[in-house]
Amino acid sequence: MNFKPESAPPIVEATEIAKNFKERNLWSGLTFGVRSGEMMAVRGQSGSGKTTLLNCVGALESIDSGDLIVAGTNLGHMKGGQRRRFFRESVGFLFQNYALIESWTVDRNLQVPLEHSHQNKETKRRKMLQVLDRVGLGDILGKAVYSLSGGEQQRVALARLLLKDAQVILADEPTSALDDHNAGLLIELLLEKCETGAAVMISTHDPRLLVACHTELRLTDSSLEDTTARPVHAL
Ligand SMILES: Nc1ncnc2c1ncn2[C@@H]1O[C@H](COP(=O)(O)OP(=O)(O)OP(=O)(O)O)[C@@H](O)[C@H]1O
Repeated sequence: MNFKPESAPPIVEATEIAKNFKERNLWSGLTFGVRSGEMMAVRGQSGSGKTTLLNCVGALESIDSGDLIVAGTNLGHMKGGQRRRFFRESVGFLFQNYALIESWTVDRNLQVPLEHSHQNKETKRRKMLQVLDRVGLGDILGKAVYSLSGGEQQRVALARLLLKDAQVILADEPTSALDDHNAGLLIELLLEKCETGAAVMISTHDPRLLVACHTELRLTDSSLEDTTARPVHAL
C-alpha cells in the first residue's frame, strides 16, 4: 500500500502520556504518533493497558498527564460531554465485545452511526445493505443481534464501523473470533480506511494482522517491569 510516513499529517500525537488506576501506574512516558494512512499495532501482555490506551485515544477515558492530541483536539482539556461528542464525531471503535445492543435488530444497531446523517431512509437502508454485503452478510437487517453467531456479530460490528466516517479507527483484538477468510477481509477493510486517510490503532497479538501493520507500539506491564514504549517503523 502507498503509505508515506514522512508526508502524511499526524492524527494521533501522544507526548509523555501516563495513566494510573489509584496507586498503580499502568503506563507512563508514552510518546508516539500515528499518521493519516498509518496502521499501528499495539502490543503487550494481558493487563499491560492496551485497551485502556485505545480508550484514552478515543476519549472514552482520560489520561493523567502528558499531552494527547487526536484529530487536532487536545483531549486533556475536555470534559465529559465534549468527550462523548468527540467520540461520536471523530472515532470509529471496534470493541472487543462488539458493543452491539443484543436485543435490537441489526438494522437498529447500524442506524447508530447514521443518526446525525441527513440522508433519507431509503439511502440509509441501501448503505446498510452495502456494508453488510462487504462483510459477507446478506440482508439480515431484521434479525435480532442475539440470534447471530459470535463471528456474525463481529462482522455486524465491522459493518457499523464502515458506516462511520471517522478520522481515527481503534480496534481492540478485532480478529479474535474470526477465521482466516474473515480476518483477511477485516484487514482489507481496515487498510481501505487507511487509504481514505484514517489513522488506525489495533490492539492485537494476531500474526495475520501484525504483518499488515505499518508500525508497532509495545507496552510492558509497569507492575512487572519498567514501562517502555517504542514506535517501530516496520515497513
Ligand atoms: N476502570 C478501571 N479501574 C481500575 N483498573 C482498571 C480499569 N480499567 C482497567 N483496569 C486495569 O488496568 C489493567 C490494564 O487493563 P487493559 O484492559 O487496558 O489491559 P490489556 O492490555 O488490554 O489486557 P488484555 O490483553 O487482557 O485485554 C488491568 O489490570 C485492569 O484490571
